[in-house]
Amino acid sequence: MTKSPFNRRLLTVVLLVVYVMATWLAANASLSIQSLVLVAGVFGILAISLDLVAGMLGLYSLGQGGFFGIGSYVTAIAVADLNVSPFLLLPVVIVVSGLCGVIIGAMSLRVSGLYFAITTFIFTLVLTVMATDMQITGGTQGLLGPAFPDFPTGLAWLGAPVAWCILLALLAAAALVWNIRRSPLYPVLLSIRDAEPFAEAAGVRTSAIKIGIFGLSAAMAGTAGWLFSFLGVVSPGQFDWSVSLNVLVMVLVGGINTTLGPLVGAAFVSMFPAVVDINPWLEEVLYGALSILAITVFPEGVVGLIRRQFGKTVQSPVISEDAGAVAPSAVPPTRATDMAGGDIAVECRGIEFSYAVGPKVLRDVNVVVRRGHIHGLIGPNGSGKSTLANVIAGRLRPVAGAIFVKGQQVNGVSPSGRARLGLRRTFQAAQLVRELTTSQNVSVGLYTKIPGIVRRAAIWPLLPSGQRDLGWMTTQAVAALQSVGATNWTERRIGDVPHGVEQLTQLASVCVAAPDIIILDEPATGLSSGEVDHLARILSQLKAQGVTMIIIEHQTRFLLPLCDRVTVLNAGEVVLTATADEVRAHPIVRQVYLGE
Ligand SMILES: Nc1ncnc2c1ncn2[C@@H]1O[C@H](COP(=O)(O)OP(=O)(O)OP(=O)(O)O)[C@@H](O)[C@H]1O
Repeated sequence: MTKSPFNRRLLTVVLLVVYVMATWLAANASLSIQSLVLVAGVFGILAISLDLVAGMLGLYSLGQGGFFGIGSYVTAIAVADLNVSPFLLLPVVIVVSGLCGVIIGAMSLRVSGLYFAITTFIFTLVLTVMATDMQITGGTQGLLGPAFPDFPTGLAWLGAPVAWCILLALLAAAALVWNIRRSPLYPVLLSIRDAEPFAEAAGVRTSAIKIGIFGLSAAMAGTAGWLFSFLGVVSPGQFDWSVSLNVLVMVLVGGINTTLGPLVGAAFVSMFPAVVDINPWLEEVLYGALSILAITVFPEGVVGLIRRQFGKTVQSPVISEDAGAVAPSAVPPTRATDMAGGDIAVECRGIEFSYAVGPKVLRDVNVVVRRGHIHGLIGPNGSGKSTLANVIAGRLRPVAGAIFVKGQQVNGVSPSGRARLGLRRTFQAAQLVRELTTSQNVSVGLYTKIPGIVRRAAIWPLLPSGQRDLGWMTTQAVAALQSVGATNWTERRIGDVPHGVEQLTQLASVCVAAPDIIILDEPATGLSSGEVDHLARILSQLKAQGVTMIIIEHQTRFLLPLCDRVTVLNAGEVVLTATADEVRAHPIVRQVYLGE
């Protein structure tokens, strides 16, 4: 495993001591230093809120400035006009900004990448224009923010209460993301970011999680706005698009997808103008040059760079050439319970499918897969095998026909819903998270087995049940990897393992959930002959445990001996469904597919 060189406990204690001292100093410092530290603190929360979605989900939001503005204005207006206590207002601000995040997220998450960034950018732009034009927001001049309530007289020695409040909120925000990183939700979020089909196939409701996390990020940005309103004037210039962009620079400079990186970036960006006291034009040029340099030369940011410098290099385990050619000890216990739907595990009735562009890819496809069988799917390139697998797994919707899984019509059921029914799959091109270890990837397959992963993530390390569940998941993931023969690779990152181990990791991530039905799309592609034999043994063991399998494969010498039934597809049509011997003997198959 890539172990941190730091003693984590010691680091936590040191950071806490530094934190309390810094807070006390800030709360008792001169007004200019105080305002510098507090603005950096508020922007630290904002940067953490962006890193939550950009670092863990790959959603580069330019809407953080907008949510920040909502928090600031709601507080400034409500305290001034309605004379509401700021503390009573805080939950309102969290709910309002969080709801705005959920709405914007639900709308803009239909698109991704650049389009997502532009949609959220437009949201911030519209809010800035509205705040500039409306009377209630004070136009371009803005509004004077409320004063922060004083400490009781006995606690006056602590200094400025707003300083304690801001730095406490910063600590809470950092603790929240730290906890998420130590929960089983973290690999799930990274799998949504890097391999969404893999996450869906593991039963993760990816859209709901993305919208929920975006709402949480917006609520954090709104809270930063609430705090910011106590620091002086609230005006449109303080949350326009350039603020969103600056927050992104903070995250990138400090280190994306790290807990401390956004804080380091926020301190750098907020304090730079005060520390580098030169001609403003030169200062802008220097700031821009330093930011570009940092992002291009050290794309992992300051914290990532420090980690790389002090990180321990992991030695490759010494293994034989045939990475997977280790006899499987025991394939993880599969469910193989009585299935609804009687003897039939999967049925395709009259399936028709065509992509948005092009002719029909599947034509009146009828396939019946019996319970406990290995059902092969063969055919020449482009005959529609992967398309049919995607239709059965729910990634593609047929234009006509019906799919039944364990007797239940599943046409309207999402891929994650089908996974929850006990149907799991692997992909032709492995869909895994390269920066996670093999066992972390496999643990994503256990998502549906542990209740409340999302709900408990923010406080996971504090919960005794959290530690217990995490321990169980790790044990199961390692056992699943061992059972497929990838024992030597349990702590290696996917980016560092050979292709054969990737295939075994995919298989382990499926087996670990003890499914009833598995679809394997070209599992033997790229494997050495030893690994192919090893794979055949694993699949035979799974069959012995009652698991139904649909296997797409070009290597008929590997596939046919395993199969109970084989369907031959050609140009989107079923040519024949028969036993392996009948398929081998069929004249068309012999001529076209077996090359005889
Ligand atoms: N996303 C897509 N958009 C449009 N056409 C597609 C898309 N994916 C596949 N096709 C087309 O659909 C047909 C069936 O493709 P599919 O990948 O299902 O075949 P296959 O039998 O799995 O092929 P292979 O053995 O090479 O993987 C092909 O003509 C292919 O070009």
